[in-house]
Amino acid sequence: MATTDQTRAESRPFEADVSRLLHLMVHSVYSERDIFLRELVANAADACEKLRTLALQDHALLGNDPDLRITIAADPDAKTLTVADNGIGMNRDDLADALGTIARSGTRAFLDQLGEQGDGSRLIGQFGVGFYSAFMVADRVDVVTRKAGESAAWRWSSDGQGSYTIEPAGDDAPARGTRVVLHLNEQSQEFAGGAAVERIVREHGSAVPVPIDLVEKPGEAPRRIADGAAIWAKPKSEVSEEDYANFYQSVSGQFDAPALTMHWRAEGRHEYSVLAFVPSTPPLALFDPLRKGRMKLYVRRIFIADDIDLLPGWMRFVSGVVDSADLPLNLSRETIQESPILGAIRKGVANRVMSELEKLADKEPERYAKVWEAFGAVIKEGLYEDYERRDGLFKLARFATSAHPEGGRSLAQYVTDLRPNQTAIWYLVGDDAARLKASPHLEGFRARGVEVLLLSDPVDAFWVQTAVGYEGKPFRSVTQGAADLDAVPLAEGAAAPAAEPSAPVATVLAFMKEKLGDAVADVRPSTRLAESPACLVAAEAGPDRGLERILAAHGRLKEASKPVLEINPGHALVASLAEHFGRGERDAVEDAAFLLLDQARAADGLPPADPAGFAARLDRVLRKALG
Ligand SMILES: Nc1ncnc2c1ncn2[C@@H]1O[C@H](COP(=O)(O)OP(=O)(O)OP(=O)(O)O)[C@@H](O)[C@H]1O
Repeated sequence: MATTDQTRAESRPFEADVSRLLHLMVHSVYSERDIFLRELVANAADACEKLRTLALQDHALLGNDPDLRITIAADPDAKTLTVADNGIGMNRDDLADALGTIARSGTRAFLDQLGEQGDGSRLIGQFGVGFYSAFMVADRVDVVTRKAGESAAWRWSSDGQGSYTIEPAGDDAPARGTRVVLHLNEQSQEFAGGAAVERIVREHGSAVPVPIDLVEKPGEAPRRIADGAAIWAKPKSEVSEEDYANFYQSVSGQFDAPALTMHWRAEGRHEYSVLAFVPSTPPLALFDPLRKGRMKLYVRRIFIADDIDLLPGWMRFVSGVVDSADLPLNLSRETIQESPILGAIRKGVANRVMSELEKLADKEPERYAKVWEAFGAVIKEGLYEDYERRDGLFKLARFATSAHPEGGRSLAQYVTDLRPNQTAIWYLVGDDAARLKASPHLEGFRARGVEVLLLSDPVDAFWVQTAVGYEGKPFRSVTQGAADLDAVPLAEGAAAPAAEPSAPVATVLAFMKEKLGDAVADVRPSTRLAESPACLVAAEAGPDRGLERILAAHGRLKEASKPVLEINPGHALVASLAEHFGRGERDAVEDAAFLLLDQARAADGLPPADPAGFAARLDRVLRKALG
């Protein structure tokens, strides 16, 4: 580890991930090279905001230069572009930590994706390997910096080829803050001109809360090209769609347009402004449990933190800013987290986001459908975790069902279309949407016109277990216990399922149960099947089978409970088995019993329980059938 009293120049290798990233940056062609400037401006703005926050405790840090700003200077002759700030700056250790490593979760996965994609500009912006994107346009980058309150200044320099140097900086170092000098490569000379810089700042950087000055040529006076006014503090009427879109891109790191923009000011007991967005495409690593939220907390325009939980976990796709007028500025992060004011803000913001989503669902169902498509799987986590908002979430949820496999059904629609005597909301859980649609479990429900929710997101198996019901109707799994469908009248044209099994069928079922032994809890006649001969269900008190499989996949299930094999007593195959059994062909019926069990497992997406036994039985049956 370097220490600040080292004064000699030192060359160090980049961490392996950084080298790999730089290699990709230098050797791939990225269409959106402009983002390098957005990233450098964002870093400079962060540095200014960090200093502004520290200066609240220690005003001396601002010295005689209290106006925080970013200065971008072009030099067409020297072919350089410089981004400077008078923010917090870095000392030697900071430099080595910040500009030699990538301290972010998911880096490896990101690099793999980046390597596979022809054009990874969008990924880069989202992942926030910000600084390193400078090497898309520069063949050497110098960072000269002095930390606020310290006397030493440092120069970091690299050509992006595997190592960097750090040495004490000369007299030209900034009095405070950081200067990043890009020595532009052959293909990037346009960025040494003021026009290109101004265009990019307008497109990507105009919303940063620090003013930006441009120096077009050495010796020219700086000209202000962005005012640094906080967009969220402006009245709605003064903000254009374009401003919103730019700001959205800068807070979310995304390149799409927001699907929903929410801008309001809360007054009353607590005063705060919120500008928040729902993206139109899912952000990278949405399901990464370590993913940082994208909501920034400000107090009276001063940046406080971007990693405080301002929204419930299931709203983690929302990005934006909350600016409180009431939180004291001098609180530590821990005290802020626990402050009752923040508690009230959290609740207010989450409720408002929720009601905005409800409004969109009501008024503009097509736009809402897109939001659901992108984030439904995350929103459903709320059904499990966010008990307080569960009723509202039931209004937001949309489902694929047996009657509407294309999706988009609300629970309100489901209960409006309940069949006579239908007392439950039926569902089928699994991990594969296509298989759910084709499941034999649905046959008896179809015959009676009963709609079944098809739940194929991992979180589904969890919330259905804890949800009491919707409008007085409990949720019930079609794979659990005996489906009491008898009271629901048959749909028009549907054949009546076999009533009681005949005596020979009952006898063969008893034989099958004896032979299947430990593999099943029971073998019994079914009323839920129409076309298929058999299916597996959970015993009456047993857990849902889909849930069991998901728990097993996460290593959270010690022992699976035994399933019940349900047999369709009206099926021709079953009738024929009864006949063969009557003729004493016990071995053939035993083979059939095991094959039916494996067939039912296959319909649930499971492999045969005993592959060798399965192969031997299938072989015997095929030989016999083929003579
Ligand atoms: N102008 C600057 N002033 C002070 N520190 C800086 C500056 N630029 C970069 N840094 C430091 O370098 C680190 C790495 O920057 P980089 O842009 O690669 O990622 P990041 O800013 O941390 O991530 P994100 O882009 O997601 O916010 C920053 O966290 C910061 O500590």
